[in-house]
Amino acid sequence: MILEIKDLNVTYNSKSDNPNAAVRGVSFALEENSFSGLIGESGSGKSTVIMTLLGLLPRDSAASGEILYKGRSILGIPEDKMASLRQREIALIPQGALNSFTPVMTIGRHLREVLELHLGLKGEAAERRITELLAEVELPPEIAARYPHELSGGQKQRAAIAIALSCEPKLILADEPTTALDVITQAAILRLLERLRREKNLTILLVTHDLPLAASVCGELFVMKDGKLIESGTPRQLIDSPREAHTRALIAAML
Ligand SMILES: Nc1ncnc2c1ncn2[C@@H]1O[C@H](COP(=O)(O)OP(=O)(O)OP(=O)(O)O)[C@@H](O)[C@H]1O
Repeated sequence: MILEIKDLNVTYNSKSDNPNAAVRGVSFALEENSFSGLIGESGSGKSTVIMTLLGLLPRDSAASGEILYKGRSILGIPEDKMASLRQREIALIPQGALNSFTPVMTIGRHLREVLELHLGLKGEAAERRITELLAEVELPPEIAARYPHELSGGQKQRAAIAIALSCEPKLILADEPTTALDVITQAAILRLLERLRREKNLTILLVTHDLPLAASVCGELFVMKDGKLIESGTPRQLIDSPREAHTRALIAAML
């Protein structure tokens, strides 16, 4: 297992009069090189799980339980250690990546800044790596000279994936990476992630409210509701014999 989450509890505003227990007793594990889906409606706690994994919870929140990355406990480790893990091991494709580019910076400059900041790459070496990264996400090298508004939604999402890949992570957390894209582009982005998983030996956790979408690419699905993990299994198991009414409702969207 590359990642094991055991009995995770996360509470926002933990010291206030109205704490919000956003994640309650969640346990699941990811096998190395797997493509899994964390599914649930809006507010079910999916983003909270991944923000906890990345050590990016707000200060006034409290988390308990255990998170093991490659067997090492990472919940609550010091920020400098977590920051290096975020750069080198676990990468996030953030929700709303399509809008996360600075409008006045070309895609090449975005990539250049990330490569210099995290890897100390500059000049020719950085330019070579940018061309390589763009090719990995099936974008032509000319894209580097373009501004975000000069890219289609699908191209922007590919550029966001290139940024996530820049430090050669092992685990990718993809938070709603295809929302706001048309279905054909959605499918192309998922195919790209799947190819990258195979070729680069990545582990991918797809976070989405869209069970049919996740079922089309994931080997295993974890279904959350109201902060709890209510069901897990292969897409076939969940579709053929869902145990929970909520899972059935999510599946109904497929028909
Ligand atoms: N920074 C925060 N401070 C306080 N409460 C928060 C914060 N972020 C999320 N919450 C609350 O935690 C609960 C879970 O939210 P979360 O964003 O994890 O759900 P989600 O399943 O990822 O939803 P979505 O698909 O809409 O992103 C919700 O009740 C939400 O209002």
